[in-house]
Amino acid sequence: MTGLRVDIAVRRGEFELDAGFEVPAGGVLAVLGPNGSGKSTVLACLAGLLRPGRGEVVLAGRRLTGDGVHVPPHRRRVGLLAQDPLLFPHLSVVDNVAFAPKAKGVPTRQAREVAARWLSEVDAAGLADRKPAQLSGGQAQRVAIARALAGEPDLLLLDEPFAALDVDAAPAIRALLRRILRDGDRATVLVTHDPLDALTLADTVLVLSGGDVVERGPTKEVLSAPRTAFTARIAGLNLISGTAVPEGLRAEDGTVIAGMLAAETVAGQPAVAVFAPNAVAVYAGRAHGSPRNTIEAEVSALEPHGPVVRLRAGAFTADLTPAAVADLGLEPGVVVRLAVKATTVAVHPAPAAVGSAP
Ligand SMILES: Nc1ncnc2c1ncn2[C@@H]1O[C@H](COP(=O)(O)OP(=O)(O)OP(=O)(O)O)[C@@H](O)[C@H]1O
Repeated sequence: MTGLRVDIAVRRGEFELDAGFEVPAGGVLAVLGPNGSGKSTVLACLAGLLRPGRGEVVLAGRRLTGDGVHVPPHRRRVGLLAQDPLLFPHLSVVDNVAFAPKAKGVPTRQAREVAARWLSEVDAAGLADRKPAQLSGGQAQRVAIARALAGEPDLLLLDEPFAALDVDAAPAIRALLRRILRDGDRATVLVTHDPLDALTLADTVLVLSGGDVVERGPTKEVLSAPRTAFTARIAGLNLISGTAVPEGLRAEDGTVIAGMLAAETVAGQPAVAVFAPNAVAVYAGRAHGSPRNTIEAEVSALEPHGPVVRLRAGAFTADLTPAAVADLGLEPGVVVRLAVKATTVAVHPAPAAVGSAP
């Protein structure tokens, strides 16, 4: 079989992880979960840094763990991209990237050619002769991506790849990964706290809680119909699926939601419009005509949410101040208009759904 098959149990002190999943070749699985739920433990088992007490890890038909086998990290054909780029400070950028093919025995000159190819793939060809200290955070992360891929891994592990980047650098790296992760037969496992990463990069998600798998399935399904409090919280986003159009998204019911098309969103292709509850303005009463980006819905619930009140109406959530709830006389059953500014709506390509793991 190609791709990755995992069924492992591991104990760390009081903590026990028990997880099974598959990632097909070319597929991307996002692993989500609260702090201490076992995400890093999963990555450590896949990377070969931790030996599970029971179970197996099979990658591209090779048994890495199980039946008395435990292949060491450097022979697994697994690439790791951590939060921090972790480049070798004394090596130039091109030699950092050439390190992986050289470690596999490729002669220096050819390894540099492979490195140059990957640097241009990540739009960093111009940085080849620099030292890591001369790179910005975003540039260093591009180089780290090239280095992780230059070893031609069968499995790429991404550990919160945007966490250490500033907000300006993250979108470009996200777009780069979107482009690169689909190529080839490599399987990818992404650990993230950010539902947007899962929505834009992963076909399927796995949610861990206390070492157990509590949800799994196609990303959009899991995040749009959360079954656990954690998933509901991380998915505390409004999400409308439909088809990308030049001005935003045409929802399945035909309504057009004006929004900002994220990089690589192609009109006519399946897409999702995502916006936060605090980007929604709520007005009492029914709409007159059909004003732009206004949706009419009946309030189904009002719940305290930190300092604000989270209103649920139809498929949407909005955050209001308690004073606004009182002013507008909001209560379950009341019909309201929800308006969302086009500049706060991000339209992303919908990840292609692959079948859920067993
Ligand atoms: N070396 C260790 N020895 C004993 N227990 C450990 C060790 N490393 C982690 N643990 C425990 O294993 C559990 C899972 O930790 P893990 O780091 O996998 O969680 P995580 O989901 O990655 O968390 P975070 O989001 O905070 O990184 C935690 O209860 C943690 O305390």
